[in-house]
Amino acid sequence: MTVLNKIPCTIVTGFLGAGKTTLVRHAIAHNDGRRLAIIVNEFGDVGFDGALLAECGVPGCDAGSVVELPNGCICCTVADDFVPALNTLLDRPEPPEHILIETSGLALPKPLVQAFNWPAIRSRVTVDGVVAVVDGPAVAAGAFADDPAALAAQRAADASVEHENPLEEVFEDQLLCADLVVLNKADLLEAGDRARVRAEVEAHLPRAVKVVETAHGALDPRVLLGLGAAAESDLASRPSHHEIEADHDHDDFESVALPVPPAGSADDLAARVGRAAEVAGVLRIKGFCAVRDKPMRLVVQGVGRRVAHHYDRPWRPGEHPDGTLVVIGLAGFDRAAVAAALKG
Ligand SMILES: Nc1nc2c(ncn2[C@@H]2O[C@H](COP(=O)(O)OP(=O)(O)OP(=O)(O)O)[C@@H](O)[C@H]2O)c(=O)[nH]1
Repeated sequence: MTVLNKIPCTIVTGFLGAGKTTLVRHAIAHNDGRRLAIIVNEFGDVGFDGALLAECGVPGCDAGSVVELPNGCICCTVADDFVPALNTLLDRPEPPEHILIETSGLALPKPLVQAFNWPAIRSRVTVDGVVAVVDGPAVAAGAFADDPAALAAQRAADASVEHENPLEEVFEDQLLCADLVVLNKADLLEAGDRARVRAEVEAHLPRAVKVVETAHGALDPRVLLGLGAAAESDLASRPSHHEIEADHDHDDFESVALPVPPAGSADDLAARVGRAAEVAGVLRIKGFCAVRDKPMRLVVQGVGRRVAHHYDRPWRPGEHPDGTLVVIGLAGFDRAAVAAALKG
């Protein structure tokens, strides 16, 4: 079959907790009837974002339109996971009109863009745009900044060291590939920090790329979708730290899924998560939990040291009201300390 029109795909990248799922959900809720499909990738092997999207109650956002790819980074499992998932969507009797791909917060977007040149898919899809979601307050707090003094000390000890801050490297790779930058969490940015954060983001951009500010990912889908970048044909203008590594890995980071028994109250649980978030190297805590005598499921979201929670839906008949939190951090973070903090 000759495919005349390629189906546009938008790659949503951005560091852990920047607001990718929030942006995708907003786009689905405000999409003008276009048939969308969503591919969601998680770093850990417990799916959370996919469940959150599939059950968010927004029309068009259901299990049928959300494909979850947990267990690793999409950029490393392109052949095994991503291409087959994409082909399955394209082979549907009514294929999607636009596909949103939410990468894990640690994924490097360029290998994914490169995959669109694979013979198996290149005649059927195109990368409409790479959208990098940036956590404004995290940039303001210097989370991704290189520390030249620390780097010099590390290089003195080990000449092969290129970067002392793996967060900076991932953050930069995501910006280097972007066709649009969404500077999110503007509601949490001090007025005085706005220009500084924007300047820092722009300093990482290799070419003229639009930067838009948002709160809660509230971006008009007409801005988000339809960029027409054909990014897979424009790889040369998207440099990457990992250009020369045929097979990069993510061993600067690791994740663990910890069971959490029902808590006495949501606030008690949030306080425990807050203490776990203070353990050195912890970057992200997220999952579903149970509160005793509450029939509702509690969504827990920790980004850096900020913890939020809300009840999203009743526990279903037969569902065991128990919790699991996924904790992602720098390799070697103290899992026992995190588990102890969560236990209370
Ligand atoms: N105050 C504020 N909170 C936000 C905003 N955007 C997202 N959040 C919150 O930040 C947390 C993380 O948001 P997500 O959308 O799950 O972030 P993500 O990038 O998908 O996270 P990962 O997939 O784990 O990398 C949630 O608690 C969101 O409600 C925003 O603009 N302002």
